Amino acid sequence: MKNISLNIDKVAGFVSKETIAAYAPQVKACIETLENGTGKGNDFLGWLHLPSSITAEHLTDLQETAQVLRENCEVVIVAGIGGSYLGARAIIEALSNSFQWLQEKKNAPTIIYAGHNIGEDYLFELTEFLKDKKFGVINISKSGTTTETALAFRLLKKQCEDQRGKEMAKKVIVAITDAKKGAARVTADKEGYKSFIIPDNVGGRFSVLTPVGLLPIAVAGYDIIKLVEGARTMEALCSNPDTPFAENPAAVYAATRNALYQDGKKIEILVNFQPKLHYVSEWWKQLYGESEGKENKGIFPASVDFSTDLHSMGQWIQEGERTIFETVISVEKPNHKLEVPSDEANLDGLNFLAGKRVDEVNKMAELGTQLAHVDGGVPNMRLIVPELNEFYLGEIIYFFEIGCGISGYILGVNPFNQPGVEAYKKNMFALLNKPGYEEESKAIQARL
Ligand SMILES: O=P(O)(O)OC[C@H]1O[C@H](O)[C@H](O)[C@@H](O)[C@@H]1O
Repeated sequence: MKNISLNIDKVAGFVSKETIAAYAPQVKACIETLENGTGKGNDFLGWLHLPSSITAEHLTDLQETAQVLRENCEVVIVAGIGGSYLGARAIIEALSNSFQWLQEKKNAPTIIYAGHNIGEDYLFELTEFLKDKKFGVINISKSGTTTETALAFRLLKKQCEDQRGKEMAKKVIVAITDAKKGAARVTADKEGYKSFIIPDNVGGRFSVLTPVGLLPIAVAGYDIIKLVEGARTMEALCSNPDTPFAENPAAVYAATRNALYQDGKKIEILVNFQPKLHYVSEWWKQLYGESEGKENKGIFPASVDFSTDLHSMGQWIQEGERTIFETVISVEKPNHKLEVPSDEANLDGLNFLAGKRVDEVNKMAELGTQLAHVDGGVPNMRLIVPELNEFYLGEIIYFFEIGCGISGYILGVNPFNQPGVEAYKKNMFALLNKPGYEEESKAIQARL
């Protein structure tokens, strides 16, 4: 069976293969540091061997819980923010029919996301939509205290209980949170919800292979066993310090992006040519942004969906400031076949494409873009994915996770904390006069 692979040929004109290969000893040392747990943030390494440590019983428990939600709900709300929703959304959207929620016949509950914003209209419209729906909620928060998620859950819990009764609500509300602390844990225990634990040593952005991602993915009807299998395959290959550098795609990825960063490429753009991958990019942005953006350092992770954004951001990428590089997620084989029809009148002049698959056109757009961008001064890496299924998405998850751990250690930061995220929260609580923030409230009012 093929695996995902990384092609860095189109980086060679910017940093040489030798420069990248010279990172090999450092990369090996970083993998050993991860493996031995001797580096910064070593209390958050639970993700490193997570795939191989997931038991069959755990997966069965998740599938059985998913089944309860599938049988009792038309709609399931995944309430969470950041690492507590992006991984699930990335995988579900990558695997779903693009028009899933418009389908009349459904084989799984419609998944809707909440708790990731504080938009009053969003929440109002959601509660309106749910009024005549049999819905359930997966309430996900590692800390159990995140304002956005707690606020949405307060609304959804009440509505679910009012609409479906306390007993049914108990059945269709599931909590995924810390083992002991946080409001989500207190509520789950008090109300008797089924709950799953987010291990202490797995940070939010590395948690997609815990129940945080696995339960919503199973509810949506996707094969979590295959997903974990894919991640295990990459774990075996990429977390082993003895895998030769050139055969470890995560090692090569981490080395290449750091070599480019040293060469002045401060922005990495994750590119896809399949709109279903939009949320894979969103997940990736949190993974790399929160892990590396600290101590006034770090590559800025950006993303585009091509060819859509070639008609908006394409100009900037082709001719703007030369501080960017691209990493393209290139899916080799689409899951469906669609040919361009021939047309006798040929008014649109597209008969030269007649009989070709739409994907052939897409692939030429991809190749043409790569060549144009490289010509324009944009180094280009390609992560080649044989097809979009659970197995390869599992490989992608682990590849990017360990690539991030290695890359953060090369950069010299702690890739597993996110101290900067607290600054806005502190100000918001002070402005809202949250109990316990009296001093901060006074200080912030004086600044306004
Ligand atoms: O799971 P939670 O504790 O609710 O956290 C959700 C998210 O928000 C935090 O502020 C962090 O910046 C993220 O790393 C985290 O994934």
